[in-house]
Amino acid sequence: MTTFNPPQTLVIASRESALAMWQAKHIQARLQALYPQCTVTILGMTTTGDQILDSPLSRIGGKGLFVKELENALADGSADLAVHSMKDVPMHLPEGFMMAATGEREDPRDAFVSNDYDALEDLPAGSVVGTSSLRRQSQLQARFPHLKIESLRGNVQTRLRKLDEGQYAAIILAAAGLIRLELGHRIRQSIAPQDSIPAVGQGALGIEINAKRQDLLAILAPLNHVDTELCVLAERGFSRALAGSCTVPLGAYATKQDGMLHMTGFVASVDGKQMLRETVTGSADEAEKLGQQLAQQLVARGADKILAALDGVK
Ligand SMILES: NCc1[nH]cc(CCC(=O)O)c1CC(=O)O
Repeated sequence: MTTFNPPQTLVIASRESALAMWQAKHIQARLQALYPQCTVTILGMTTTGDQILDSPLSRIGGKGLFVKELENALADGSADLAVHSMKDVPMHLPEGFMMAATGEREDPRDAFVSNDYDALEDLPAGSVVGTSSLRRQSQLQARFPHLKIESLRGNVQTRLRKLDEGQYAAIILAAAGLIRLELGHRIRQSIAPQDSIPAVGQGALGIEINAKRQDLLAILAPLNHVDTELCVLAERGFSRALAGSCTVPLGAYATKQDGMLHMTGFVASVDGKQMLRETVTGSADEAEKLGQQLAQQLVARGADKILAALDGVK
């Protein structure tokens, strides 16, 4: 089978939130099963993104905040790999780091969670919906301009607690996080991807390494889920072409069938009044290019103007 010697130890760097730890433990168990002689441990770390909870991510600088400390551990050798939600991985990794594998995607949808209502459609005018994602906000406001969106940050448990305390009629969060934490029963409605186009990479896990550690590529290869990898490559190609991050209302979702990728992407104003959407289909061999093509289709219709106008309102 394997023609190389796995190392004696592998250290996984992870954020300390329950979801991050679930993901790290999942990868730990997979590695431990693949390499029973190797000792696989988890190094838990708090990131800046976990500490600053009172500002929307779009104000404090976005995704990089959740991965930088983990990258420091990869750089100084205190960890061999870092496990991330792909959604939190910046579009451009800093020099010296690389993604080594993409884990199979969990449910990619956004989830509607409420104690009083079964579905978004049931919310009366003026209801307060909690989300800090501009992507969710713009798509919600486009469909339901009568709802009021208020900021909601914190880890999954914190967000559920804030809902339960009565500050919101409902909240929207990723189905994947709830399912992984065995909180899937809190989902009242899974929102179809065409109604709330997911974040680039939503539901997928990413494994990052120090680029100097090419020895790890073969060791981590069995964790890669090729179909997920290709879909996420296409989605990230789209976001990168639009200079996207979680600080802009955009999203893209790709699926793969018979070697072909089908992808839908959108760019919107925060209030959802301007909303551009396109779909594209093409060979999975050119995943990233397909994402770029989708971005170009949107730019041809004025997406760059929507994005430029955002700088004033964020
Ligand atoms: N932004 C935080 C974050 N990063 C990944 C997930 C969910 C799990 C995933 O998408 O893989 C979440 C929580 C959420 O958006 O509700």
